[in-house]
Amino acid sequence: MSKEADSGEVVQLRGMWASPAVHRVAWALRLKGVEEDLERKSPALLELNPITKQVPVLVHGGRPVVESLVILEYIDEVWSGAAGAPPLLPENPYERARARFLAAFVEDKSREATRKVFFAPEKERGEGLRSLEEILEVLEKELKSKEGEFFGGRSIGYLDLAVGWMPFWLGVVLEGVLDCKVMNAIKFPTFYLWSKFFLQNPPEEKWESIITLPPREKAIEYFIKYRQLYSDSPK
Ligand SMILES: N[C@@H](CCC(=O)N[C@@H](CS)C(=O)NCC(=O)O)C(=O)O
Repeated sequence: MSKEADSGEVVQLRGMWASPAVHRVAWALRLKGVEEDLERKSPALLELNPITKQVPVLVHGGRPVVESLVILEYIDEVWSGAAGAPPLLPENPYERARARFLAAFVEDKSREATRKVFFAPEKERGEGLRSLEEILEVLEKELKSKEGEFFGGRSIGYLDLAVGWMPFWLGVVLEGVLDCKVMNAIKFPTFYLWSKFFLQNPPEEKWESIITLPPREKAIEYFIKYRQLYSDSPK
């Protein structure tokens, strides 16, 4: 454990249960064996994150860290030797740059495309769906070039955590809410296999307590309401 973890500085994760960006951070903390106090209601969110006003916010020793991908890097640096966990980012600078680039690329492009599909009438979903397929194509190729079953090689790394929301949340918002399928085992076999490993990781004990997910039906209900609420002014 790092000094910070030993010194007992409180780690709090401000978030909400349905948010993929919040789960991404919770997964990273658990991989590092860091105990967090998941604070669901966040009355002080504006004070903690006055710039984007979004969750997740990681509060470590009273200081807020924002933006989930930035938080992953912070966790990796602060708890570098924690719980015997391997580093999240690759050690090789080139590989590190590539993981950062792909995480940022997928994050930007997939958020926009998912939103487009989610709020569009059925006949106008084509463009967004094509963008999502292009992203899955990029990830499929990247995984094929790897030695192990993960983007991080033999263990889960930064890029796995960055794109780890896709199997569950695309399933919920596109299949569950819209009845529209994107994750395709025939078109993207390597990515499909990766998603099974990521969510279930069979050889690893207690995996379900690390890569936790909200209940699927509850999430579908939440996003149906979300869609009704924001369909006039998508967030
Ligand atoms: N880029 C941000 C996105 C976070 C984000 O979209 N948070 C959503 C929940 S998933 C949120 O706080 N929404 C409330 C709002 O935008 O007011 C990150 O990765 O941390």
